[in-house]
Amino acid sequence: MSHQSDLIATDINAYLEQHQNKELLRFLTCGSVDDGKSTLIGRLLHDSKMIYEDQLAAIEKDSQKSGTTGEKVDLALLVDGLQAEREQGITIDVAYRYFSTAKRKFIIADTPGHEQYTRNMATGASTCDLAIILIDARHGVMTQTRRHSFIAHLLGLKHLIVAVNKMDLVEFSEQRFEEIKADYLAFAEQLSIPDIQFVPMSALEGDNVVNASENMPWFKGQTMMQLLETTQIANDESFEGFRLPVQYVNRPNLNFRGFAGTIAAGRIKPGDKVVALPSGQSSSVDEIVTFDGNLDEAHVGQAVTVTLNDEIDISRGDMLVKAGEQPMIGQSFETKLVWMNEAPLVPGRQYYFKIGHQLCIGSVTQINEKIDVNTLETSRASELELNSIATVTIHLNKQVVVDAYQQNKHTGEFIMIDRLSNGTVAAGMIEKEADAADQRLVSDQDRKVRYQQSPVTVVVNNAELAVQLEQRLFNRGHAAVIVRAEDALTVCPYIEAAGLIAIVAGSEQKLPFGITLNNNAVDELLDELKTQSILLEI
Ligand SMILES: Nc1nc2c(ncn2[C@@H]2O[C@H](COP(=O)(O)OP(=O)(O)OP(=O)(O)O)[C@@H](O)[C@H]2O)c(=O)[nH]1
Repeated sequence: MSHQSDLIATDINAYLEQHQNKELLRFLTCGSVDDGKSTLIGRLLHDSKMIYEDQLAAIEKDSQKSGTTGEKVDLALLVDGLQAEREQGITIDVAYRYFSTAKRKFIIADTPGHEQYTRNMATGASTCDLAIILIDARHGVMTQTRRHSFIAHLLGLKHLIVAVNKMDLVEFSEQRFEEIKADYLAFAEQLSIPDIQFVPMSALEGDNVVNASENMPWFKGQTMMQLLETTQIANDESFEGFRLPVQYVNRPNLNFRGFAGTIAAGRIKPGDKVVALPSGQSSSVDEIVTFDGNLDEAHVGQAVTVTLNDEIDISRGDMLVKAGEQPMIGQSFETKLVWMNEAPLVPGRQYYFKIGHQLCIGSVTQINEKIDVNTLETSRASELELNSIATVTIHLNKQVVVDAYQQNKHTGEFIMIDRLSNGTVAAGMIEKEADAADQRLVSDQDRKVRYQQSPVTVVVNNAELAVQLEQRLFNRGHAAVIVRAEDALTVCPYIEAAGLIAIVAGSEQKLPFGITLNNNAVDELLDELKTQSILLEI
C-alpha cells in the first residue's frame, strides 16, 4: 500500500497504539443510480493513498475492459467488486468498506440507490454517524434525494454532507451549486437535521474530494475528506439519563454478582443510586468492574460490569437506570416502522419483537399512517408492503423498558422477527407510549380489511375491558378486532360480509349475529369461546 505511516518502520507498537485510539466514523453514501457513489468511494481511497499497487494495476486493466470512463481509470470498479454487480451495472447490497487516514478510522456503508432497496439503506444507516447524500449537478434534487434524506433523518443521523457531484459536467458553475443548495435547504426544513454541509465536487476528476479544487476557486468550504475527518461526533451520544441494558448476569461464585452490558447513555459512579427496571427495585452502585480494572466513573459506549450494594433481582434484558431518570415502561407504543419483508405486514399477526436485549411477542395493532418516502405525504393504509415506512401502534405481551428513538437510538430501536422463518421483517423506532384507551379502537378505514383477517370481533363499551380481552385472546392465539359499542351497528355489514363472529361484551348493543354475553367477565368469555370453538374456525 502506498499510504504508510513512518511509525510502522520505526515503532510498530506506537503505530498500533495510535491507530487503536483513532476515532471511528461510520458513514453511509446514498444517491440515485449513477450519481457517483462508487466513484466517490474509489476516489477517497485512491487520493488518500489507500489502494494497494496491485489493486490499482488490476482496475487500470479492468477500466479498459468494462469501465465507463473512457481513458480515465474507473475508480468505481474498485468498489463495485462483485461480479454480479458489474454485469448488471448496479450495486445490489450494503457493502461495508474500511479505511483510515492519519486522523480517523472509517467504515463506509455503500447502499444501492433504487427505491426497492429502501430497506438496505435503512439497514446501512442504522449504525452510521453521518450520511453523504450525492446529487448529480445536472439533475439537482431528485425524488431519491428526498427519500434518502428522510430515511437518514428517520434513523436519527445528526450529520449530512450533501455532495453536489459531477460539477465538471456543469462547467463548475457556482450558480448551479447555489441553486441546488437552496432547493435542498428548502426541502430539508421539514426534517430537523442539526448539521448539513454542502460540497461541490467531481468524484471522477477528484475536485474537492480529498484535494481542494482548482476549478472551483469560488468554493471556500472544506473538501469531502476534511469534513469526514473533522465532523464532531463525540458528543452525539447522550451523556444524560444513565441506561445500562443488562446483557449478562455474571455470577462466577457466591461472592460476586455483577450486571454486564454496554452503557447506552449517561454516566455512572460508585455510590450512585440506581433502579432496576421493570421491577423498580432500587440499590446503589458498589463497583464498576472492567477487564482493565475498576473504574471511578463509566460513561456511554463503555462495556462494564456493575455490582450493587443490595441483593436485588435482575436478569438479562432488564435495565439499570439512575433514580429519577426513568425511561418509558409499557406494553403499547407508537412507533415508526420500516417494513422489510416481501410478504406484507398483517396487523394483528404475532411476531417476535427484539428490543435491545429484551425479547417478547407482540403485534402491530394498527397502522396509523403510511408515509410516502418520496413526497413525505401521509395516507391511511391497511397493510404495508416491502420498503414501506409507516407510523404504527405496537402491542407487546409484556412490559418493556425503552426510550424514544430520537432521544436514544440504543434503547429506542427494535426489530420484528417472523416466528416461523426467524427472518427480520421490520425495523422500528419507538416514538411514545400509545394511548391505552384509544390504541385498540379500529379506525373506519382499517376496519373492513381487519375483519377479513381476524377471526374474532369483540364489541365492548369499556376501554379497560377491551385491553384485557384482546390480551387474553392473543395469548390463546386469536386475533381480535375491538370495536367500540357505539360503532357496532355501523360496522355490522362488514362483519356479516366477512362471515365473522362478533362477541358483544358488556355492550348495550345487540348485534343480530353475535354471541351476546351478559357478563363482563373475561374468563367467562373465554369459556364461551372454548365451547364455541367451531365458530372460531371460520
Ligand atoms: N463526469 C463525471 N462523471 C462521473 C463523476 N462521478 C461519477 N461519474 C460517472 O458516473 C457513472 C456512475 O458512477 P458510479 O460511481 O458507478 O455511480 P453509483 O452511484 O455508484 O451507481 P450504482 O453503483 O449503480 O448505484 C460512471 O460512469 C462514472 O464514471 C463526476 O464527478 N463527473
